[in-house]
Amino acid sequence: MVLSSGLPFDDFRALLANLPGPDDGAAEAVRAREATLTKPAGSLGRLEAIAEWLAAWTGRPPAVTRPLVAVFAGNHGVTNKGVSPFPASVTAQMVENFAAGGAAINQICIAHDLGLKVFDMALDMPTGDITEEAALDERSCAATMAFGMEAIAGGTDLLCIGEMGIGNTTIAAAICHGLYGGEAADWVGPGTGADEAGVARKTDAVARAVALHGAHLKDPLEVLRRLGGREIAAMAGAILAARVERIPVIIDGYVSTSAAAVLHAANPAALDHCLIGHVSAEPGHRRLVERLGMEPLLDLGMRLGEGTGAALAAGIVKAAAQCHSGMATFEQAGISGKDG
Ligand SMILES: Cc1cc2ncn([C@H]3O[C@H](COP(=O)(O)O)[C@@H](O)[C@H]3O)c2cc1C
Ligand SMILES: O=C(O)c1cccnc1
Repeated sequence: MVLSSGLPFDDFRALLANLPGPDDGAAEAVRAREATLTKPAGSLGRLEAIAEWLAAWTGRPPAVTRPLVAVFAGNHGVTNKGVSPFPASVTAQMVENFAAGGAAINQICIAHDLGLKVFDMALDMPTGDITEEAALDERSCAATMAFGMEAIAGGTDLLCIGEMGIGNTTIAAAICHGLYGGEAADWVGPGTGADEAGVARKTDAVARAVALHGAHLKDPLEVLRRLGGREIAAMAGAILAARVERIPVIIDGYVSTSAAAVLHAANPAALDHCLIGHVSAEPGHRRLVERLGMEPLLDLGMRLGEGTGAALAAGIVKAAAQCHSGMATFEQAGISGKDG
């Protein structure tokens, strides 16, 4: 994307107001073929809906040949407020662990045959502490979104969104509280394992951040730049670019869904090309997916991030495409239909 000479967010506002819709013809072709496959009608349940969704958002028959997990990593100034049991240095250490193949996401990618790319977003430059200032200025936020857009360009036909960033469950909670209101406590949970005092510090940080920025939070992109972070902005950009490039997306847990929620607040149709891979055990996530009106594929008590829930769900999406494209029809297999 070439940035125009206007305000940095102008291009994103224009893009969000003019999102491409689904390919109804491709979806209809899936429904027609589905009815001919060697199984009772509807017996593959949600897999059938997933096959149709893949076609609608790619404009092609369902196929997943280059699935990719993109993990964006960023650091957060709010970690100074004691919001995570782990030190911020763990973000960079985990990025090294990803590169060495030692993380959970590496193993799920091996198990499900998914590509993995990790993007280190200026880890030595934590964003502003959201309880005291905006996380990012408009120019850096827009540039980071543009980076996220470029990161996935042309490289995949199924994008799983992941993140790494110590302190970012506080950031996710602040974004949700900023977008949806309620009480700060509604959106805060233990994250990596905060104890009661840690959860109280997180709740206080979220309440203070939203109070500080409150006058500006009607605009979802302002919520993103003031309360978000680099990995959050990059994930929002990647999800948006995928829509434009006709790449279906699987969102992961609380943190990646908070980035998606910003787009949804700007345009309620913005996540129609996305599935939510799983519902995380972080309590705010269930509340958030309900607000979005979306139905996560899996509920396994996971609360890790890194794209792990999305990557697990990618196995299901791959299977849905394979069933649709590979199964024989009743006619091909010489199997009698329902009425003989
Ligand atoms: C070793 C380790 C690996 C991780 N992988 C993902 N996260 C997850 O935990 C962090 C958010 O939780 P909080 O807000 O409590 O800091 C993020 O980095 C997220 O991706 C991890 C966290 C740790 C400690
Ligand atoms: O659901 C998530 O995304 C999550 C939960 C805990 C820690 N990190 C991420």
